[in-house]
Order: sequence, then C-alpha cells, then structure tokens
Amino acid sequence: MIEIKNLYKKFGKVEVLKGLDLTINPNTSEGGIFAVLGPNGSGKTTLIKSILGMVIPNKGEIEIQGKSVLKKHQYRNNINYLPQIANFPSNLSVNELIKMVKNLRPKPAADQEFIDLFRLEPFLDKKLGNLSGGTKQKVNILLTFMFDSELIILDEPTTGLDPISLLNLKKIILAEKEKGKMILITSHIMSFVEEMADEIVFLLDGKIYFKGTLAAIKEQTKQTDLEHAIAAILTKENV
Ligand SMILES: Nc1ncnc2c1ncn2[C@@H]1O[C@H](COP(=O)(O)OP(=O)(O)OP(=O)(O)O)[C@@H](O)[C@H]1O
Repeated sequence: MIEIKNLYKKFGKVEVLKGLDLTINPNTSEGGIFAVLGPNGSGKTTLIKSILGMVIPNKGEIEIQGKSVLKKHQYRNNINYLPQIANFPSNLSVNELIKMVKNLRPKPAADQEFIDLFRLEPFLDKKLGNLSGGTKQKVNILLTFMFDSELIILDEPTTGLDPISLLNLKKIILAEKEKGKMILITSHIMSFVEEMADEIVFLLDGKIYFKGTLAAIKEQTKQTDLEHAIAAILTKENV
C-alpha cells in the first residue's frame, strides 16, 4: 500500500505537485495495475521519482506499507523500476551490464528467462551504445523484471517495442499481477492502458483529479473509450 499526503514539489519557480494526496491500496481497490495518467509535464514522473526517493519533495509524506520512506533508501530494494529513459553506459556490453546490476542487487535473478523471451542472446556481447532503441528497451525491461519485488513501477514501458515484444511485455505484467504484485504504470498509449489497467490515477494541476476504475471514468465523462474520456476532462478543464 502507498499513502501520499499533501505532497509538494517545486523545480525553481515551477510548482509541479501542489498538495497531492493519493492512497493506492490493492486490497480495497479493483486490482493490482494502476495507470498514472496526465498531460505532458503534469508531474507523473516527478510523482514516481518521489515514491522512489529520486526526487526529494519540498513538503508532504510518503508511506509504503505503513512506513515513511522519505530520506530512507533500504525500501528501494523491494521496488522494481523501469525508467522512462534508460541512460545505459554506452561502452558496456549487455552481458556486462546484467552482471553489474546483479552484483549491485544480490538476490536471485531470472535474467536468462527474459533473454530467451526477448531473444536477446545475439546481443549479449554487443555494446549498449550500438543497440537499437527497441532492443535497449528490452534490456531495460529485463533489468526491471529479473528480480522479484512487491512493487513494480513502469515509466512508459511500451516505448519502441515491436508488436511481439509488446505482447511479451503485457504477458509479463499480467503474470506479476497474478502473483499479487502492485504495479504502477505511466503511459500515453490509451489502448495499452485500457487493456491493462484496473484503476486510473489522473494527475492535473499538481493534484489527483480522478482516481477510480476505467468504467467509472467513462461513466463520469459519458464516453465509451478512455481516449475520449481523457480528452473530455482536458477540454472541460481547458488544458
Ligand atoms: N529535475 C528537474 N528540474 C527542473 N524541472 C523539472 C525537473 N524534473 C521535472 N521538471 C519539470 O517538472 C514538470 C513535470 O515533469 P514530469 O517529467 O514529472 O512530467 P510528466 O507528467 O512525467 O510528463 P511527460 O508526460 O511529458 O513524461 C515539467 O514542467 C518539467 O519540466
């Protein structure tokens, strides 16, 4: 369970989060996959990075499983995080990077399973700087899912993936949900969100504008699909 109270974050003069309150509790919600949505620059990554301790909020409280996480770091060992842009060292090979990450996080790793699934074997000795965008994203996904963690945070996970890899990603996410994991996803691909998410968390103007099921957001906006439901909110709010 994640509980966020009165979260504020400013970058210089830009106020991104303005007293954001959010409780994500899979036990009382419809399911385990929560999509964090909002227009470009609305603060989705800032919120995620605050949960991860990579952004330090100006004010507010963040608790995971009832424990405050601000200025702590141990809890991060139990979060799998897929960053939006993976800045891999370009002169390392895929194999070297996997080994390095496994050394940094000494717990069982299912790397071979994902090497096989995404057919990464031919790329293992290639330098990361020479990989295509989609192949880099497959390495990014492998590094995220090879460890077993209770909380999984995915920032734009579909970027650059071909159709088969996208199907594989969806399978992996659903398998994690089956195991009872809590999964937070940001995505601008509404068809992906509609297919995967149990609940929507919609950020607007530094706060949570809506939290609830796909059915509820469609009903509230009187739209039949998520894309139009979101468009209806943004038009109404003149964003
Ligand atoms: N380190 C930083 N320094 C200065 N400004 C920042 C920093 N990180 C984010 N911002 C600003 O905070 C705002 C929110 O950015 P954020 O990346 O959280 O948005 P987002 O909702 O994830 O956007 P997108 O959908 O485009 O990925 C933007 O105006 C951005 O320029």
